[in-house]
Amino acid sequence: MPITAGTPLAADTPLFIVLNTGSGRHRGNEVEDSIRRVLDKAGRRYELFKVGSGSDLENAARQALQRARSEGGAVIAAGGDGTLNAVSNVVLGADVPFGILPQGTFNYFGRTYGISQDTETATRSLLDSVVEPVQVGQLNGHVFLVNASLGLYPDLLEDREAYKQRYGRSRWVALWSALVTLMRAHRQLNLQLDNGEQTRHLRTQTIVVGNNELQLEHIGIHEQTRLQQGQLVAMTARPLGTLALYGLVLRGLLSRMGEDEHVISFGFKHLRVNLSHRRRRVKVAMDGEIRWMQSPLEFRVAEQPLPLLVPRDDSLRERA
Ligand SMILES: Nc1ncnc2c1ncn2[C@@H]1O[C@H](COP(=O)(O)OP(=O)(O)OP(=O)(O)O)[C@@H](O)[C@H]1O
Repeated sequence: MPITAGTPLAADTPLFIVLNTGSGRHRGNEVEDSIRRVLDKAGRRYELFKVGSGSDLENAARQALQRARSEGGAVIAAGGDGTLNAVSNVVLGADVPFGILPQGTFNYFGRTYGISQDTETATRSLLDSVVEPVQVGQLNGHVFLVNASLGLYPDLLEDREAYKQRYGRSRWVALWSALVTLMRAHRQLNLQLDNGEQTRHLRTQTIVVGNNELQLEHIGIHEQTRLQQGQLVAMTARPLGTLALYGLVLRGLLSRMGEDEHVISFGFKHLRVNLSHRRRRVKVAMDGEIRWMQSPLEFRVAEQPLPLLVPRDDSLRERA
C-alpha cells in the first residue's frame, strides 16, 4: 500500500541505517556514537550498516531495504548527498519510508526539507517524523535528488575531488581547482534536445539539470516555480571563452547566474538528450558522483515520489 503524505512514523518502527563513514569531515566514530546515543536512550530498535567505501553503498542499501521490508521498518541514509543518492535509488518505489542524517559539505537535499545537519538533532527528529512525498529526478533510470549534469560540470567535480585528495577540503582549494578547470574548458558538446514537443540543437560546454530549490536560489536561477509545478530545470549556455566562464562562476557565487546573458534555463518533465558525432558514452555527474552513461540521455521526473521522513512538528524544521 503506498505511503501517503503526513503518515506518522509509528513509535515502534525499527530503523535500518546505512552509514557512510567516508562522508563529511567528522572524525572517528563521532557520527555513529551520536546516532547510538539518541536511539539507545529512546529505546528504539535499529541496525547500522556501516560502509567505508562508496562501492559498497548499493549492497548495504539493499540489505537495509530487505530488512525494512520484512520487519515493517524504515531505511535511513547517513552521509553526504552522494550517499543519500545511492540509498534513495534502492528505496524509490519500494513503499518504505526513507529518512536521512545529512553529513556532507553542502547537504542541499536535507536542508531543503528542514532536516538538521547536526546528527543528534536529526536523529531525534526521526523519532517524531511524518512522511513527505518529495519529487526526485531520474537520468536513464537512475535517481538524482539535487542535480545531474554532463560536460564541464562533471569535469569540475572530478577535478575538485582530485584537488581535495591532495590539498584538503577547503573552499580555496575548490575555487582554485575550478579556475584551473575552466582555463582549459574548450571541449564542446553537440546536443540534440527533445522534450516530446520540439527538438532543438545546442552547442554547449555543459548542461545541468536541477531538482533543488535551494541550489537554484543560491546560484540565482529563478525557476523554482518549475519545481513546484512538478518539473525539472535545465540550465545551459552557448560555448564561452575562459573569461566569460569566469564571469559566469562569479555570478553564480553572487547568486546572480540568471542575469548572465549567456545562460539559458527552462523547465521540463521529460527531456531526451542525444549526443551527435559518434559519441555514445558520456561522463555524467549525479548528486556529485561521476559515472559513465550511454547516449541518449533521458532526464525525467520520477513517476513515484520519495517518501521522505521530515520532522512532524513544523517548528522543528531548520530554515536553510
Ligand atoms: N553513489 C555513490 N557511488 C559511489 N561512491 C559514492 C556514492 N556516494 C558517495 N560515494 C563516495 O562516498 C564518499 C562520501 O561521499 P558523500 O557524498 O556521502 O559525502 P561527502 O563527499 O563528504 O559530501 P559532499 O559531496 O557534500 O562533500 C566519497 O568518497 C564518495 O565518492
